[in-house]
Amino acid sequence: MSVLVLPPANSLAAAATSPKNVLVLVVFALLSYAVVQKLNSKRVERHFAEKHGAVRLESVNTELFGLGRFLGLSRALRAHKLMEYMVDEYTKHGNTFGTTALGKHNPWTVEPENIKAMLATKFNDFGLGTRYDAFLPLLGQGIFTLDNEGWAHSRAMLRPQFSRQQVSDVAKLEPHVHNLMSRLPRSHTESCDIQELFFRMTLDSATEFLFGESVESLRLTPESGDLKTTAAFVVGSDTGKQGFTYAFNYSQEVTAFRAQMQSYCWLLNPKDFREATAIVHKFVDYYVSKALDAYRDGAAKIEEMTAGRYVFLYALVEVTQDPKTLRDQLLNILLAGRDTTAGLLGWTFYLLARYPRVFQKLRAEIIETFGDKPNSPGKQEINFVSLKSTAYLRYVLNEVLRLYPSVPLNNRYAVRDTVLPIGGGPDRKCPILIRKGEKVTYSVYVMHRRKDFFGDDADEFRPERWAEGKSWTWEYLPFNGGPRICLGQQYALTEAGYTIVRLLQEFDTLESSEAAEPDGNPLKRTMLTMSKATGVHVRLYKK
Ligand code: HEM
Repeated sequence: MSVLVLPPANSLAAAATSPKNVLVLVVFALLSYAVVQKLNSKRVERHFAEKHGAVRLESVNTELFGLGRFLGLSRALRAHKLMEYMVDEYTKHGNTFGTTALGKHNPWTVEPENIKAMLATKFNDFGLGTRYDAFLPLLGQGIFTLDNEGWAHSRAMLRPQFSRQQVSDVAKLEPHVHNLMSRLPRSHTESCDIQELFFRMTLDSATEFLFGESVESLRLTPESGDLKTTAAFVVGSDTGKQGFTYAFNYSQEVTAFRAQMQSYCWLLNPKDFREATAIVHKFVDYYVSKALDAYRDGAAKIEEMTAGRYVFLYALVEVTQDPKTLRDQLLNILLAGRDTTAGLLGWTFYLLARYPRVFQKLRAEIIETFGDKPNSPGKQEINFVSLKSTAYLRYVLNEVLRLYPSVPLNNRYAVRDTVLPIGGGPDRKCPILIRKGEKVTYSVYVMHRRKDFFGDDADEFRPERWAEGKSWTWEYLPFNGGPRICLGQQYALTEAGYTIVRLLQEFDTLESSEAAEPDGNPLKRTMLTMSKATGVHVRLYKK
């Protein structure tokens, strides 16, 4: 009979804590974890292959952690060539492919069927991922950043505020268009950056629509004071408006960088960003508390405060009286609606200046329909309905959003293991397996230029293609689709249409004052939205 002789307890403890043994244990634990993960992955892959015929996408890049690809993307972004980089990628690898970036598997797709699945038919399998954290300091909790019940509640609350009646009042746009016109040099020798003016105009009109009072940033000039000086910030005064204009632009810029850092966004939270968001919040809270006071005083006070106009905040205060909810939702809408519409207008004037034929055809239609000034006798009034039925104007807007969609690149994160319908296997027709936590990136910029959908001239600006009886559904997606489709689509198209009509009534000549790009591709600033990186410099005048 053998006798088990145990070593003394203190020598066992010493062995377990010796550095060499700890290292062995850690390596063993890590290896075991990796093996279990691998086995589990294989099991899931087998299950999805048997049940759905789904395959896993191989990564097109195999370097360690996908570092090379990450650096390539960052370089392209900094050089304002991200879109060209992506077009090249899709040309090389096909319409759906796998990538590795910073050690994570990240499928990319420009297949309408896959996008439709993420945004609509498999809506519940996908979420916004890190967007919430990136936007939290500025936007709090609102429609643009929440998922699940929080989003559904926001959407149900806000949707009625975007009915046709609310967004169709074009009269309130006229003062902002007027302010914009007063900033134009109106001469055949002087040019201006009209894109910059559109950014100001959309901030002015959006603040009026949302808060009932415009920040009138188009009136601000360097002489009105240093916008960065926040010491003089007094809400409700001109300095308050200036301070807000600067603080909102700045905090939005930092937020866009945070969004690009994804799960590392917490690393970017500098003091001046925190101060800027505090100013933005203080500014909005001022209007929120005015609206809440009016609500408590009753309907007559609200009528007095809004002068009978539709003001988003005063309508929303009837639905919720929680000041934080009101602030967050207003800021979510301001962020979603301002740069997108400015981008659309900027790209429209960029293209019209390069295509005199289109400019003249559009102007002829506008003068024929509306005359050469508002309320021209015998002509139509400029309103929601007449703008919508002005055919060539509609084609131009569709075509600008096709070539330069305001949101060119987007993504969704899988919240469970799931399947997208197409892109796998040797013929790229098999369903693909997407694992929980993976980010699927999709680019409507690239999809809108697919020749198999839009023809061999897909890269050309040709508004007439919209009159040729073809119809596109998930192939054309400037406003997204499915339950999260843009709420402000009609608002944006009305504002853009009205501004174009008024400017073309006023001016008969539009010229670009920049040299044409040698490769035909303007540099694009691609943050949350896409604008022209060097501005849109034009001469706009009457001969
Ligand atoms: C040309 C102008 C515009 C374009 C191209 C555009 C495009 C988009 C896109 C692509 C999304 C989806 C984002 C995502 O889910 O990842 C979106 C969402 C949204 N947009 Fe717009 N937008 C424009 C103007 C506006 C305006 C003017 C407003 C409001 C006044 C607005 C309000 C919203 C809101 C609230 C959402 C979030 C909807 C939700 O998640 O349920 N947008 N927009």
